[in-house]
Amino acid sequence: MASFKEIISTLPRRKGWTDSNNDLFLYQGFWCYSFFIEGVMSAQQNFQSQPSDIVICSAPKTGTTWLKSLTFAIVTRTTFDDSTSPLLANLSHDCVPFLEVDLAQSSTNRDPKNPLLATHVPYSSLPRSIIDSSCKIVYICRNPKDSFVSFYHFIARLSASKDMKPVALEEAFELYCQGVSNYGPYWDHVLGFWKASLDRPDKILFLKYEEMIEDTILYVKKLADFIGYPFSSEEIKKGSIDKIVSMCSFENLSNLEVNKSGKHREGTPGVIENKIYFRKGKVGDWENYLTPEMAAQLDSITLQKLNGSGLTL
Ligand SMILES: Nc1ncnc2c1ncn2[C@@H]1O[C@H](COP(=O)(O)OS(=O)(=O)O)[C@@H](OP(=O)(O)O)[C@H]1O
Repeated sequence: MASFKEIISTLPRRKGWTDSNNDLFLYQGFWCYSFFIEGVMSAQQNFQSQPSDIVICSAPKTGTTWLKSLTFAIVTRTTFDDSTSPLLANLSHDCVPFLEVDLAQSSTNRDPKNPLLATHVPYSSLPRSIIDSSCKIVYICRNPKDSFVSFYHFIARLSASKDMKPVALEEAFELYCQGVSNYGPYWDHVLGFWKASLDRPDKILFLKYEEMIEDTILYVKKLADFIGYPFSSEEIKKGSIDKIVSMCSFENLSNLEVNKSGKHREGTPGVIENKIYFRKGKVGDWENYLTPEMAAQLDSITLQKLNGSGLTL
């Protein structure tokens, strides 16, 4: 049987967002770096979901780090509080295993007390057992203009720490518009989960970054209800939701020592500084980077792609 590497070498490929030899490959309709595709293939073969699992799904740069923190804080709130939480000493990516990296080989090396896992895999490529089991999926999406700008800065900051050069913003923008971004096309990613959430509202909670920024308390409550960890009225009276919201706020997390000077290993290409997961955490920062023409181009792609879906971004 052909190895994963052999299969990947036959896939369509495009230059990635840096000058280094790091192509994106088209696997099952989405673009991805080869390291992650190997993990996805392996997880598709090996991963066995449990009914108690809570799977945090997202395209990159849409609020994953934040959603992982909030969900972890909700699930662990009877064990830890806002002065003892592991989130104060660890990046949330190190509190929630990443399917295509940490769980790709086997689903048995999990902490039985932690029902959370996360993935960037599109809905249609998730391991079958995640779709078929009664586990819950929580998905977050974000406006494509902010998501692109966030992505570009992440690659630029990652490149700076690794002696690579990012492509120019205009070139990355063209690739993004063509759908060529890690786990892209972005719109297909969002639509996959959107349609599935309409078909299976009890299984998939569909969240928007902008709405969560607008009313975080409301969405933390909804999230807790959905994943089966509802806040009691006693907890609400004691301000438990507010404490989680402020512990997981951009201001708090980005100022923790671990997130200012710590490092995190996402597998490839090696160590990543935690601080690059925190940039501004704002809605509408695209205005500072995109020309009106670029913004109009992305808006028009978004309108066209989402046409008839009932979803707006
Ligand atoms: N706590 C909190 N609250 C609000 N926003 C936050 C938070 N933590 C990270 N961020 C912002 O999320 C953006 C990074 O996206 P992801 O976390 O999805 O990145 S990743 O896919 O996990 O690599 C990136 O957005 P930009 O600032 O626009 O680049 C981060 O700053």
